[in-house]
Amino acid sequence: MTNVDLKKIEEAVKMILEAVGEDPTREGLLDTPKRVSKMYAEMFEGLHLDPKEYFKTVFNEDHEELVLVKDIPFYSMCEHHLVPFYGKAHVAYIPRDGVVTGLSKLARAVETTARRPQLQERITSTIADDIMEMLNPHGVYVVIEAEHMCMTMRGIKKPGAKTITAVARGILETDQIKRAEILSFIQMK
Ligand SMILES: Nc1nc2c(ncn2[C@@H]2O[C@H](COP(=O)(O)OP(=O)(O)OP(=O)(O)O)[C@@H](O)[C@H]2O)c(=O)[nH]1
Ligand SMILES: [Zn+2]
Repeated sequence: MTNVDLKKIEEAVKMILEAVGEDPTREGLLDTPKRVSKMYAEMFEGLHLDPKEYFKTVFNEDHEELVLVKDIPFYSMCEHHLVPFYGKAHVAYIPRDGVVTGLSKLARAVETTARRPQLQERITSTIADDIMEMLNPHGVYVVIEAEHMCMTMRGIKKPGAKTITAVARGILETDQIKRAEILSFIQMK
């Protein structure tokens, strides 16, 4: 959080409150700019972290078969409206040459990548590309399902509408049978 200008966020929040017709000096709002600045520092901390770093934790294990961590919850902020979108990420890869990473590192990469002003597509492809670059696996398949508050509480107002994005890399780009198997595991309760 060292690179975040908390004072600037506080000033900006005060200005927004004034601009919408609120009184930022009334008791209930006095600490709001400070709270929001700390919240933004947390929600955007991924801007100051490199998710690729997590994949430097690797183990040598002779497993050139599927690894899937599914139902990883995440919260992100739509870069168009700065309102949340949230859902679940499913991350699958097929290791090569005995290079496997810690399971929690897949979830950490999802969290860090999500904690930026984002597009769902970009979160999906960033995770897939980072795994390809760092672990050099046979293939990667990342699937994300999310609900966007900018489509729920404003604008088109369609609560319940879900967006699915999927990115395949390596052999999973062409191996439809393997992709179908991964999707069936994702759907399993
Ligand atoms: N592709 C993509 N679009 C997104 C994402 N999050 C929000 N959007 C869309 O970004 C678009 C921005 O469209 P604009 O027309 O510039 O903004 P707007 O007038 O507020 O759009 P409406 O939401 O249709 O009212 C909207 O269609 C949003 O639904 C995302 O993760 N990926
Ligand atoms: Zn939006």
